[in-house]
Amino acid sequence: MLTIENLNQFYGESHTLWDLNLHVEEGKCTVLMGRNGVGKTTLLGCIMGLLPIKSGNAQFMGQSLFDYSAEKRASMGIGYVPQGRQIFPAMTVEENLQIGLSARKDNIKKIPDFIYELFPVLKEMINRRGGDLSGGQQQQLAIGRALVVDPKLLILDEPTEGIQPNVVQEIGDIIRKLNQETGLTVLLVEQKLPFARKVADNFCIMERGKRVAIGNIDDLSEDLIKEYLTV
Ligand SMILES: Nc1ncnc2c1ncn2[C@@H]1O[C@H](COP(=O)(O)OP(=O)(O)OP(=O)(O)O)[C@@H](O)[C@H]1O
Repeated sequence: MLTIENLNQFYGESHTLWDLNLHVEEGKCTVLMGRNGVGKTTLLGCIMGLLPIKSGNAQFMGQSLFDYSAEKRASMGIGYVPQGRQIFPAMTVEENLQIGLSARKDNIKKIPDFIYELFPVLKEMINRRGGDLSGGQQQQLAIGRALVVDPKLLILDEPTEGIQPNVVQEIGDIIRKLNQETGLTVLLVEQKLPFARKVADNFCIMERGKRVAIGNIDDLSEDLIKEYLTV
């Protein structure tokens, strides 16, 4: 579904992503792992068109992704839940969700019912300000906003960061459900190993801007964990 080849990215003089390759298989959940600062968020920023790249190719559903603007990439069917959620605190839950609607190709102005079925708490809090929600509720709002576009690929950057354990479990269940029951392809950055093992089919590990290991999540060995993931 998404294939990235030989991606190079710089922040000024600083070479951050090095000839990076990534393959996200259709219908699967792929987890991108690696210690802090290895370039995971930067890679997602390049995929979403939020960061300029130096060189590389990306194919998304048969189209050359890097030729399109960030807005166009969203409407091509990529939903993005950024690190830190980035919801609008002064806007209501409903207004936050409506922002996602602007990227839809079909001009639908109503928030699809399945969003509220998936996240009943958003329905309960529809008129509350985003800033009044708990961290877990804000995360659900950020995922809901990304789903409003009806994406084919959902990208999440550390969805469990700073969230209470019971809500982490709930978010894991929702990602798994979306992936397995609706066939939504998922790419997620995650540091928590148990969570990654629970939701993902495949892993990709990065180290200093390079891809160092890929495989089936069941084959994520203690050696790899020790070498690339433990702090
Ligand atoms: N806007 C920026 N300008 C300059 N350097 C940056 C910028 N953003 C990130 N970096 C640097 O690029 C490298 C990769 O950062 P990135 O945030 O992509 O890593 P990460 O793997 O997502 O880390 P984390 O798990 O902490 O989010 C780091 O060395 C970081 O300091």
